[in-house]
Amino acid sequence: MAEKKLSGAGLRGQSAGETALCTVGKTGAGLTYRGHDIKVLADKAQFEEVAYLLLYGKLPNQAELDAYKARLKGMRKLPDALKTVLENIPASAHPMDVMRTGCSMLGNLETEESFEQQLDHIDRMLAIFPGMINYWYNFSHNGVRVETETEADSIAEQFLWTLHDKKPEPLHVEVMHASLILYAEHEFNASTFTARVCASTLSDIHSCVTGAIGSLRGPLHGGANEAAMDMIEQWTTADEAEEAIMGMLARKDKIMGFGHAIYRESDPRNAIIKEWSLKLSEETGDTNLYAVSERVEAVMWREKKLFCNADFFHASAYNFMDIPTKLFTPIFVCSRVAGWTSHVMEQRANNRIIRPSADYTGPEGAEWVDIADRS
Ligand SMILES: CC(=O)SCCNC(=O)CCNC(=O)[C@H](O)C(C)(C)COP(=O)(O)OP(=O)(O)OC[C@H]1O[C@@H](n2cnc3c(N)ncnc32)[C@H](O)[C@@H]1OP(=O)(O)O
Ligand SMILES: O=C([O-])CC(=O)C(=O)O
Repeated sequence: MAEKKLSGAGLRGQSAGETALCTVGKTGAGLTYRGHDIKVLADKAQFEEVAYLLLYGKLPNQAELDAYKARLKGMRKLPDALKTVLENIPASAHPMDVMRTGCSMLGNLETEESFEQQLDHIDRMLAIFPGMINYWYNFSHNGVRVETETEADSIAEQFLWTLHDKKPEPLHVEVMHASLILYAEHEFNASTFTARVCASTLSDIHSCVTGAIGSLRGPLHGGANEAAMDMIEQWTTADEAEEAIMGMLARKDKIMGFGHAIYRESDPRNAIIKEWSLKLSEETGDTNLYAVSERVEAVMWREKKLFCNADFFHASAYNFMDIPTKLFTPIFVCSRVAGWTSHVMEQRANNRIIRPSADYTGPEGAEWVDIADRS
């Protein structure tokens, strides 16, 4: 993969620290977690293996994986006080705001008192987040108090099970494992950097994750998967999509799900989720959403040399699994919490408060004017 010229605003191209967790856009694999190629992980691993790799530093053996999954399974119960908070959030709220509030409330109920407890709190967040968002979703939208202590074998299955209140199809669970793995970690992206900045003040783990959720919410970052869905579902044929995209490009609109701050020619996660999207499209008998998505991809490359990032084909893939669009970005949270918290631990292990400088552009020597004399 060619190097992208990285300079200019947005701290682009400047190293803001060291990490042993991830490489993004390096020649060769393009994306690795602790040295493991994302393609291999997405093909062979379960999400829990990847979370363990990031958090505990190595791939688990079978006994370790079994024990880890059992531990997470035992941590799914929502505290009553959290349920009460969730039940008071209206259906009109954005689910990312629900995630933010839910995470923050958890921090009130189960406060991290010492960094020695960090892994317990991290595992708890991994275990509880899927049920937490779906408890709110089902209560606010359907009046149903969904059971979060399910028999689901994994976080992937738990998300779909608590959303639809039934055991999901094995194919969908497989897709969710791959999706959660693809989203788990991405070096110093905006939300992870938020978490690290917060961690650098020696703040608690729930504050770090709550801040990161807020950063991920925006459409230039994690929110792009639902923005992409809102866009592609408007079009019923590939030709219609092409015409609309040409118009958007002429108006210099941003096309959500395309481009990347670091990658230049492709995002290695795209080919993987695109393949799953195709499989799901065939499984569901879809005749337009996948074709529309492929055409948008082709037009964007032809016209602008812009490529799909991780978010674009996630939109159709999630849609094929009957996941409501507004829950797309919360799924990203359920996954990226592994990456964020690995970075928090890394920051804490070798900390100096993150405090860059700014180039001042304001006035010099401003004079005091008494309030009565101000215009
Ligand atoms: C999981 C993730 O978070 S992946 C990112 C998800 N975000 C999106 O999909 C939102 C759409 N994409 C974007 O807004 C951008 O590509 C970002 C935010 C991801 C990266 O931003 P930058 O690093 O500033 O982009 P970059 O420097 O490559 O932009 C180069 C040019 O391409 C344009 N461009 C970049 N992406 C897009 C896009 N999706 N649609 C239209 N034009 C674009 C830029 O406006 C810029 O044009 P200019 O030079 O005339 O100003
Ligand atoms: O790295 C970035 O800037 C955004 C991204 O793709 C991610 O966080 O997965």
